Amino acid sequence: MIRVGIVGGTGYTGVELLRILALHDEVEVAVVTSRSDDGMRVDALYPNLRGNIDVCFTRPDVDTLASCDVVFFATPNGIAMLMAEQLLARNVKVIDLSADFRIKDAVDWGKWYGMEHASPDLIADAVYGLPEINRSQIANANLIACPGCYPTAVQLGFLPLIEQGLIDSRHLIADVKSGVSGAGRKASVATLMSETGESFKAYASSGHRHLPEIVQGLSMAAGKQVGLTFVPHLVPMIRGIHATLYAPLETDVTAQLQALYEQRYANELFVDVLPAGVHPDTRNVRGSNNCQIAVVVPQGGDTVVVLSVIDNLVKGAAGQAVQNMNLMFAFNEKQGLQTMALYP
Ligand SMILES: NC(=O)C1=CN([C@@H]2O[C@H](COP(=O)(O)OP(=O)(O)OC[C@H]3O[C@@H](n4cnc5c(N)ncnc54)[C@H](OP(=O)(O)O)[C@@H]3O)[C@@H](O)[C@H]2O)C=CC1
Ligand SMILES: CC(=O)N[C@@H](CCC(=O)OP(=O)(O)O)C(=O)O
Repeated sequence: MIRVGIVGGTGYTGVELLRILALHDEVEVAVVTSRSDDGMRVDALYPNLRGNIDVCFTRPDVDTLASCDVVFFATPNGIAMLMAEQLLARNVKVIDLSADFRIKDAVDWGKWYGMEHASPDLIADAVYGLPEINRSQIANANLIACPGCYPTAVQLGFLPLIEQGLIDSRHLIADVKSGVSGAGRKASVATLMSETGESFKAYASSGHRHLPEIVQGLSMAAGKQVGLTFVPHLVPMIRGIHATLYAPLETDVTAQLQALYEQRYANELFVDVLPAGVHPDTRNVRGSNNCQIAVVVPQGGDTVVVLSVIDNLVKGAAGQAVQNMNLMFAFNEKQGLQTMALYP
């Protein structure tokens, strides 16, 4: 058994970590932090955890967290970078769900995230926690930068085409929809049901902070700089991301695309290439760590369309973070993650 700490246990990704880790055979959830609910039993705030999580929230404190083997940061951007170095120095592995260590260029990170990076020297040590491209590096890492929710759906969708050089990677388009839990649990007018229900809109169309992260990942896979237009949308559902991806085909490979996707992900436990003609649906991954993908070339044209769905809180955050932990500690990669989507 390893001892696990969670910084930010009251938020949506924090409670999702708790839901997954409560049923994980190899871990004891030892420390869960919250500044606002310090002292309260975790299962009093989240009664769905009763009988499975037996700790109280404590304030985030390096000495308490240092008693753990691994600490997850489920905190807003800018927090993990203040504490990671001290924990790593005390032999605690760190898995950051926020964006602090995702972008390799600290100056670029500062531009997109609106603050100066507090631990720029650590960025090079962080492994980008997308197991489908970095499995062996993750296994040897002490610091993981978990991908963002949009970047997970978009990169998994484009990767097979990019890696094989089948598309004009200067002209990628990602039209992506997210449920409102992507914005976190903190109260805001924009995520009130009366603001989001019965309506649907794009946001950050001139440049969302996930753009540099997706471009960085896809450019590494392509071996050259890719060009991407990324427009996120907020849709009136709680969980789920649906990415509709477009790219110009360089050659007519339509007949081989289904097999290409099936082969690329044949050994991936959490990427499911759907049979030809089936459309992915966010409800079929809700609560699970799966990414479901379909690939199609409409009307035999020269534009390939990829449809990629995940649950933003699971494969887009907490599930992927636990998948990374399983790899880092040589546990079964599926441990704790074998939940199927609820239906309906
Ligand atoms: N929601 C999603 O779908 C996804 C989120 N992420 C990322 O994961 C991280 C967490 O997101 P989410 O769970 O939605 O956020 P929430 O806003 O729901 O929760 C944030 C948590 O962090 C704690 N917190 C806030 N400020 C601090 C601080 N200064 N020091 C320590 N703890 C703090 C809060 O508790 P308290 O204030 O009581 O201490 C709370 O528990 C973010 O970086 C987000 O970008 C990544 C992928 C998907
Ligand atoms: C629907 C919604 O608001 N989504 C969030 C993205 C979520 C996220 O977690 O982004 P980071 O981890 O990079 O902060 C947003 O667009 O800000």
